[in-house]
Amino acid sequence: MGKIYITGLEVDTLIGVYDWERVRTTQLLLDVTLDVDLSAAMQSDDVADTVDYAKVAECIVKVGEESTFELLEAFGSKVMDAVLANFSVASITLKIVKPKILPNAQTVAVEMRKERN
Ligand SMILES: Nc1nc2c(c(=O)[nH]1)N=C([C@H](O)[C@@H](O)CO)CN2
Repeated sequence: MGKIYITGLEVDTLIGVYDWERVRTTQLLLDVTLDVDLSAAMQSDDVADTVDYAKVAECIVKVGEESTFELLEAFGSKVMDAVLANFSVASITLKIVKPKILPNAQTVAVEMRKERN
């Protein structure tokens, strides 16, 4: 097993509980950690033998474009389901950062994890 990381992935999505958050998209920053078997690619030097992190990032950005959740938790669940459904990963840990949303904090964030059943 190994890990693949994507950090600070910029994802624009319609998200938020309040009316003022639902009139335009908000930029979220996502940190993604994937548990992946890297052994084949370590031998072959072929991207076809691993999880292509560019394709994972593309998949996550698309989920953001297509969703309209209120809570970071619900959005995160959809992102993790999409990654588990489309890529050969054993588990995913996802941290979602929402910058500049509280007047007295730089960021808020939630972190969650799902494993393949
Ligand atoms: N646990 C959470 N708490 C809150 C969320 C959230 O997504 N998860 N969202 C909000 C509002 O949308 C926030 O962006 C502005 O206060 C509040 N609390």
